[in-house]
Amino acid sequence: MKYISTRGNVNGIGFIDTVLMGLATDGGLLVPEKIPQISLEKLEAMSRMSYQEIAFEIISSYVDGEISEQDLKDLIERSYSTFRHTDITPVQKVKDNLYVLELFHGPTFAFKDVALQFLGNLYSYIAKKTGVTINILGATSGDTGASAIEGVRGKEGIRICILHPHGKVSKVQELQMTTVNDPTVLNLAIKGTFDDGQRIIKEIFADLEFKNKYHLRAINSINFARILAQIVYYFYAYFQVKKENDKIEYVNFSVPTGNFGDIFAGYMAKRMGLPVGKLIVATNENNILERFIKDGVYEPGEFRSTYSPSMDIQVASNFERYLYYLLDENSSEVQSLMNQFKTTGKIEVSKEQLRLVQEDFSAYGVKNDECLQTIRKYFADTNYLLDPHTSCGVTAFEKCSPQEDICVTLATAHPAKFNEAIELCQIEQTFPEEIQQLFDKPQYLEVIEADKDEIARRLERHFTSAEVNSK
Ligand SMILES: Cc1ncc(COP(=O)(O)O)c(C=O)c1O
Ligand SMILES: N[C@@H](CCOP(=O)(O)O)C(=O)O
Repeated sequence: MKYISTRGNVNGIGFIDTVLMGLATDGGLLVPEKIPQISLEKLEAMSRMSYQEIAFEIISSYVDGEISEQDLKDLIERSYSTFRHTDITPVQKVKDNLYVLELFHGPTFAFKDVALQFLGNLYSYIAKKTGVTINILGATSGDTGASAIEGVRGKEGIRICILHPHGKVSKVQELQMTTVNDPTVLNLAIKGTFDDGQRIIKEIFADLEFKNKYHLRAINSINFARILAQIVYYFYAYFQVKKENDKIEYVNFSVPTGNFGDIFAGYMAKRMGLPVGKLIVATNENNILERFIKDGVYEPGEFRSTYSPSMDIQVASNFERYLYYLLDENSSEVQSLMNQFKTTGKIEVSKEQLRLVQEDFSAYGVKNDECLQTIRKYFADTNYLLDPHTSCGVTAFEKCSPQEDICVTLATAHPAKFNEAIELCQIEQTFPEEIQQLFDKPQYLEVIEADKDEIARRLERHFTSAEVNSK
């Protein structure tokens, strides 16, 4: 299995180099040359496997022997031993045709842990095997940051810097990231939005001299390993639902969406042969992806702060990966559309391409008040407390999934992370102990302009020393 860039100028690199490269050196995103196919017999066999065994089957088909079977099994075991639920990502039936896939049983109570526990261990493994330096640079709208820090903290030879939008993450998300007192961890609170942070880290990664000098690595879904680990739970969820509904031919998935990473993993699962019906893109009021799926026009709108702040994203990183497949793996067309996006701020696909988009996806953009209404309604009717991101997923399920279909909504975070929204619903929740204890800790962060050069200068200091930051 080799990997190539969506923009065509990186070819034939293996899995470990793909993980280390993160953003492709031509500015594109790395994808496998061929998507591995799972036969019906294999699917049948996998339906009886544990989460970890399914993870091994999927991940090994992309690693393609670059990590020995035993080492990969150990990595997977270690990564999921930190989860609080034995099923890792359990599926709960909420009502007749709606299941919720709980992805929040990892250390930081968000779906990011599923991939970032694995990626943290993978980086540590690669560092030990090859001696390469791992200096991680990431941007977060709240969840990736905490999860990435948790995935690598205390691991030998790894440093990390996370950019988050100052004042635009929930209190618990901020505490999770900034209460880590460790000289190898740097939290930069930028005066701007997540999109500013993501743009700046992409610009820094694109400066190849700087990237190579400081051995910069990615933990965002820019890194294909993130997508890979997220494919696993689509399979696991399908098998759980199929056990209870043996006549079904497919399952729809409703996915709270921001950077298009999680739902892109679902698209990959479908392309691998998983019987997926519709992939429902659930956005909040930052609805660029909803508009694209309905009209075929990809164009950022005005930034809105919502009750689901982790999805307050205008420019969705993984859209480029999807575009690559939509354009029939034609990297020069991807390159020219991405250039066009850079200059005009807009991409428009043809009617025929839009038809293809709508074969796989439907979409709904959830308004702020609808998000709270759904939380209240499901709590009252089913006693299930949705976090505001999952609430967007459930609202989109109601709008887009036909009554006769079974739909799995991805529960991407625990409601305790977003108590601001839960309180507005007049619902009282008890915080898990791991979250409650954060409120007593001091915070370590630096507020900085959303300025690439200033941030790069700060990174130089962090990635060459181990100084402790203080508030
Ligand atoms: C809780 C939560 N839900 C949903 C999303 C959206 O996922 P993606 O960016 O992969 O589309 C995010 C962040 O990205 C998140 O943190
Ligand atoms: N919602 C994310 C945004 C970053 O997305 P990623 O999947 O590319 O890491 C977050 O919580 O940071």
